[in-house]
Amino acid sequence: MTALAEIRNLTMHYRRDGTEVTALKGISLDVVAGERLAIIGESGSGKSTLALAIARLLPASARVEGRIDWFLESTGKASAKTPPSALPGISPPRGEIELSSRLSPITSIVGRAPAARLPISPLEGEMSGRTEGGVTERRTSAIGGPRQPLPGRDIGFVFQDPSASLDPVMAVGKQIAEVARTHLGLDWPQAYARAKHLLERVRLPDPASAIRAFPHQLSGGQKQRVAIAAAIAAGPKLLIADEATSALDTIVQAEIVALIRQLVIEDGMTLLFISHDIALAAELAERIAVFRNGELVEIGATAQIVNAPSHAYTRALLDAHLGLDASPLLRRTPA
Ligand SMILES: Nc1ncnc2c1ncn2[C@@H]1O[C@H](COP(=O)(O)OP(=O)(O)OP(=O)(O)O)[C@@H](O)[C@H]1O
Ligand code: NI
Repeated sequence: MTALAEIRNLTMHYRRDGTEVTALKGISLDVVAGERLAIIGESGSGKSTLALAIARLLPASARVEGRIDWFLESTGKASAKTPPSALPGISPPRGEIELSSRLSPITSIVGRAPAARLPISPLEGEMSGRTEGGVTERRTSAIGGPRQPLPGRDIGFVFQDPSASLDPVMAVGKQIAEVARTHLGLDWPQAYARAKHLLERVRLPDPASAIRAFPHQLSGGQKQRVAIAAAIAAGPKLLIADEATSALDTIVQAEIVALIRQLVIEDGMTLLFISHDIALAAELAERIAVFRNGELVEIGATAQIVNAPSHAYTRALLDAHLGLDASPLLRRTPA
């Protein structure tokens, strides 16, 4: 198992009305390359904050401690297709630092050689005992080594409300093509060809005409398919779906979950699936992390979390769900 990202002792505070809200408390977990990892927990438990921290999209006022180490190959799928001119006129190392300071105070330290990536557990032990008297590592600049992820190129993001992530006055084909153009350095005809192919892959009916459709001409589920196409247009390593199906009715929800699973497997992506719905998470994920009040309550293989949770809170989540709709969970229970 190779880590795509190692999150260590991540603590995150928002400032609101002069007071600080601690949204994440000392989170340490690995996102394993190629896995489907679900983050579950009730409203306000810090799920979205974790996703934003990983994608480095936190508001500038957010205060971050801890670190996220990335293990992206410098000659990955997306970057291999990316001529230097497609990057915004800067070399990747400078881009990393600029991006970090512009989008969020979190900067990650990536200095270990690829060969040093595998043995993660000794480091974890070392880190957990290392408080360093509250020393904040967030000001440390990225220092050499593999590159930092670029949102849009290395990380695709799908949110709950597709209307919020789609431009209402731009044809959906152009919105997808623009992602491919920006991050893959394609010209417009190439980018449109890719957009059309992506609309086929997300199974939008009649992709040839859908490419010219505007978001308001599509249903909620169709808009979410477009948002997914845009999110994967640059061939990201990591797809983050934050309550991506929560606004959809049950049947469409199941279709979108199946679509996400298929695309993730076909493209060899890593998936971070954020949901308050443990049954939905269990349908899709290989591992589940349970959050509560900004803390990681437990993390484990889906079958273990669902069938033999070690924490009372997880059991309560399961019980609450069993009362509502037991079938998806019961299907997973071994006979
Ligand atoms: N921009 C913000 N400014 C101030 N506080 C925030 C901000 N965003 C989130 N919070 C607070 O941080 C905590 C964690 O919120 P977060 O959105 O990460 O939870 P969540 O698990 O994603 O919840 P939900 O299921 O409702 O989406 C909450 O207490 C929330 O009120
Ligand atoms: Ni959220």
